[in-house]
Formats: sequence, C-alpha cells, structure tokens
Amino acid sequence: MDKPVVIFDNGSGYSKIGLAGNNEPNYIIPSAIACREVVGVPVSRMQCEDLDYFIGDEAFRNQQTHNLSFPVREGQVNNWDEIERYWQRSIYSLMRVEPQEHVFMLTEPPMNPPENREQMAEIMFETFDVAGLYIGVQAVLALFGCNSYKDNKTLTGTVIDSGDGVTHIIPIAHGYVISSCIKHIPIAGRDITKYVVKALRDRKEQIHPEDIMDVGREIKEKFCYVCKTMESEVKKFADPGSDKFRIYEGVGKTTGTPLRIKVGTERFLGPEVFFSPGKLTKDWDKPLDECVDTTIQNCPIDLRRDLYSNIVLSGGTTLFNNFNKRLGDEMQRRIDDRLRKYRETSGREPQPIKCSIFSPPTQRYAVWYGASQFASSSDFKNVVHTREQYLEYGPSIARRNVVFGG
Ligand SMILES: Nc1ncnc2c1ncn2[C@@H]1O[C@H](COP(=O)(O)OP(=O)(O)OP(=O)(O)O)[C@@H](O)[C@H]1O
Repeated sequence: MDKPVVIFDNGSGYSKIGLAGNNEPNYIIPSAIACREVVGVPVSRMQCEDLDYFIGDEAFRNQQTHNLSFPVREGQVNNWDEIERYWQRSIYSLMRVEPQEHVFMLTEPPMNPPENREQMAEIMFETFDVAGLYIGVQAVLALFGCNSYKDNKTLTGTVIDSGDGVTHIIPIAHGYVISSCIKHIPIAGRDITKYVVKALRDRKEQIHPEDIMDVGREIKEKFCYVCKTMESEVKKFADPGSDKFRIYEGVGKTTGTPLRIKVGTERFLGPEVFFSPGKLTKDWDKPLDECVDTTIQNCPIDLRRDLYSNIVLSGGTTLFNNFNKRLGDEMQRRIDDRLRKYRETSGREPQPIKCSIFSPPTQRYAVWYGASQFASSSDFKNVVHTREQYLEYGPSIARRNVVFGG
C-alpha cells in the first residue's frame, strides 16, 4: 500500500490518468477506443489479450481500420468490455504499473447506480487484482481539491461540472451531495463544438468531413469566449474588418490538408448557448444562471448562503474566457432582484447575499486534482476497499459510496 495511488478519471470525452501526489495528471487523452473485429467473432466475445485495439489519440489515428467507440456516455460507463480494455492499456502501457501493488481510485458522476460501482469493483479486483479501490464522486473531489487554494476550507458548495458530454450542477453540504437537488443540463462541450462545425459547414469552408470535428473543437478551445451580452457583441462583428475576427491556421489531422479559416460570430455564439439557450438550441431553454439559482433555492434554507458563496467551476467547458464573470454577474442580478422584491413586499430589509464563483487553477482537471489531493491525505486509508475485504464480501463492498470529510 506504500506505492502511489493510481487515479483514473474517465470522462465522456477525455480521461485524466496519473499518480496521486502529482499536481496534474500524467495523461489527458480521449476516452476513445478503436477495436478491430475479427470476422465472425463479435468484439464482446473476444478476450482482451486477443484483441487488436488502441486507446486515446491512437484510437482516432486507427479509425479507418478499426471500430471507434466511446465507453463513457454522459459521464457514465456504457460499455464494460470496452472500459476494461481501456483500463488495461492505461495500466500496462501508459502507467506501466503492477496493479497488485497499487490502490486505484476511480471517479463517478453523481447518481451513478450502485450496480455500476459493483461492476467497477469486480473488474478492478478480479481482472486486475488491484491492492485496493476507492470510487469517488467527481463533484466532491473537485470541491475537496479547491481547499488547497483556500484558507477557509470547506466541503460545502455548489459544483458546476461541465465536460464534453454533460453538465451537472451539484450542491454539496459537508461532503454529502444533496442528490434530490442535482440539476442535469444536456448541453456541454461537444454541443458547442457541433455549433462551431455547423457554422463552418454553413459557410462552406473547405474542410474534409473526417477533419471537421477536430477543427471545430480546436477553434472552440482557442477562440471562443463568453460575451457580456449577445446583442452588443453581434454589432462588433458587423464590420468585416473588425479586429474581433480571428484566423485559424492548422493542418487536417486525418488528411494532412493545410487549413486557413476566418473565425467570426461563432466565437461567442457557441458558448452563448449556456446563457441564451432558447435562441440557439431546441434541446434546452433555461439559462445556466437560472438553473444554478433554482438548484440552490431548492436546497434547505440554512445552506443556501454557503452554497451561493462557494460556486466552484470544474471541467474543460467552464474554461471559456469570461465564463465565470458572466455567470457571477447574472447570478448576482437574480439574487438582488429577489431580495428587492422581498423588500418591496415585506417592508423588511433582507441580509445581502453574495454570490462568489471560484475558478481553481486546475479547473480543466479539477476532479483529478481533487482525487490526487484526497489520495495523499491521511483520511484516505479509512475509505479504501481492500483486496481482503473484496475477497471476503465480494463486489457489494462498493455498493455504498463512502463519503469523506463529512
Ligand atoms: N480552453 C478550453 N476552452 C473551452 N473548452 C475547452 C477548453 N479545453 C478543453 N475544452 C473542452 O472541454 C471538454 C472536455 O472537458 P473534460 O475533460 O472536463 O470533459 P470529460 O470529463 O471528458 O466529460 P464529462 O465530464 O462530460 O464526462 C471538451 O469538450 C473540450 O473541447
């Protein structure tokens, strides 16, 4: 148990993989796997070791000869054979560790069914024979990680976790997720990439179909931002010579074609889907600030002030420039409006409520960083399921989530 804990945070788009104690993951690679099917034998019936397969960026490079798929959907594992192979490569080829000698930490989204935790335990103990296992709730880990940047350490706050496939708003009190109040928003990074791609297609940019998602994602990550208001921002792009336009220069990854693209209003209209969804998508109509506000208002009254004062951003899709400022301003406006109405109707002066958004320096991999901090803390050994416990009680040891810091 002396060797460092190995942490796998497998998201819908990217997996963050590395050793506890480090400040950043050793690998951030796509959660993609590409398997070659042998004629007549379905992939699901083949043994791991018989399989010719690739993970991460390699999976994309081999997609012409292999079947590309993503074992995690909207934050949850949806293909256990594939995630097992993914873990196998991660253990033996990337981390190059002997799993029998290490405790492993996996992460899970809020509301992960207990059956999924059991399945994770079964694979980890039976296939890999790991020394121990802990499965941590992503949002709680992200909140825990933020404490290393704060004097006022707390496990009460609201985590906004927005990755590639899913956005969650998760209120947490003293380390416990308030499950009944979690909000799921079906908009995340992949939708914004798709928005950028649609703009490129509408303008008939000459990009090969196999390259276009990647180009759209790169443009999004490099040039997109959150504006102050949509109406005023549109005007800034009215003049084709405006300095708001950007030039993307790159090479198509699959085809090797050089690309030069002028990037326009999609720079802010993509991320605007969080704040003006009704105007930009049919899938969702509530602005993010309204969702966060409603989530906190649904929580017990004595917690609300603390939940407003510690809103933590986690995940790649919260990285857009000005995302934190716009969210903070819109939220504060909603809070102040409500207090004003209260004052008008009751005649009493309410205590002001301050909304505070925290963007940790490790925001891109806040969950992984929190896991690394937690695995290095003295509390960790109390929550790990050991191999001995597994052998005695079986997968049911992982059924219940062990909360820490409560
Ligand atoms: N600088 C950036 N600006 C905007 N978006 C970014 C940036 N860097 C990464 N992203 C986006 O963040 C997303 C990946 O984030 P993250 O790794 O947190 O998600 P995930 O864990 O794979 O997904 P999920 O949490 O949905 O399971 C991708 O859509 C990626 O394009």
